[in-house]
Amino acid sequence: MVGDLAEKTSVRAVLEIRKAGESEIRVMTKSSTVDLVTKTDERVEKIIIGSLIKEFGEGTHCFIGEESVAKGEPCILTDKPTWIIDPVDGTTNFVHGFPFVAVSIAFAVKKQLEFGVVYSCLEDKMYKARRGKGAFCNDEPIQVSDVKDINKSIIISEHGTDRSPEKVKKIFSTMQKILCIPVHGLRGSGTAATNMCLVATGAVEAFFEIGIHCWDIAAGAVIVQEAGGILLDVDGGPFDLMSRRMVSANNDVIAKRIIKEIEIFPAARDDATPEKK
Ligand SMILES: Nc1ncnc2c1ncn2[C@@H]1O[C@H](CO)[C@@H](O)[C@H]1OP(=O)(O)O
Ligand SMILES: [Mg+2]
Repeated sequence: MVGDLAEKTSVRAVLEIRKAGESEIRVMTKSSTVDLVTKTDERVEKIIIGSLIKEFGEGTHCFIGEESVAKGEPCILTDKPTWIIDPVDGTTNFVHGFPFVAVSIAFAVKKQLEFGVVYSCLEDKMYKARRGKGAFCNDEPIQVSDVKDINKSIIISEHGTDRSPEKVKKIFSTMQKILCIPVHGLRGSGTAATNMCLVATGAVEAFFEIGIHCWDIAAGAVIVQEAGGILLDVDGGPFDLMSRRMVSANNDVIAKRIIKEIEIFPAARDDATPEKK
């Protein structure tokens, strides 16, 4: 029921994004000149949250949405049933017409992710997974790759929106080290949600990033795990959805090899108090 609703809601969101993509896109900025947001992000998030509230009634479920948090709503994951939403993941791609843009909707209860839908709008691929029930792309089961040899892998990472020279240096130093292991290639689609689905389908072996937010990866986290993959913190510890850092991989051999090369830099937790952000 929750899953059907998430799917139905993602379809509505995708139609809205496609329609908006055909007309002129008004771009605004958030934390910096490269952190973009559009009226579509805001409208689609309202549509998604509005249709979920209509279904479940006001006050029964919590919502963590990228644009609501940007406007000051809290970003705390509690035990209550909670929807974690990125209305347009890959906003920069959307603005530029780079063809990877996804809607990401996840559902958690007691802080455990139960369900995730990532709808890659322009490829027309709906990825979905429910805890314990497998992962699917357009209703076909998907599985991570079985590669264990890092030299035969493709790895995804992104450089994010923070352009402070020290951080950029660490990000590119990590990428350089991984490239020179050597791996078959480095990639990045510009959307974390889609990157995780590429791990889940076996197109790449791993995706890691520091700086992502819970709404970028919540749905993808269920999809990767249900496709047989694993999630870890960038220091090799357990994955923490609110920590803004993650390695998703097909298996722990690949994950641990990548982790050896990651130069960690600080990112304030999603659930940090405002003074700590
Ligand atoms: N500060 C940040 N640093 C790194 N990645 C970020 C980020 N904020 C958002 N992202 C997300 O990470 C991917 C690219 O790095 C995108 O999925 C982007 O989501 P967005 O398009 O919804 O903002
Ligand atoms: Mg996002």
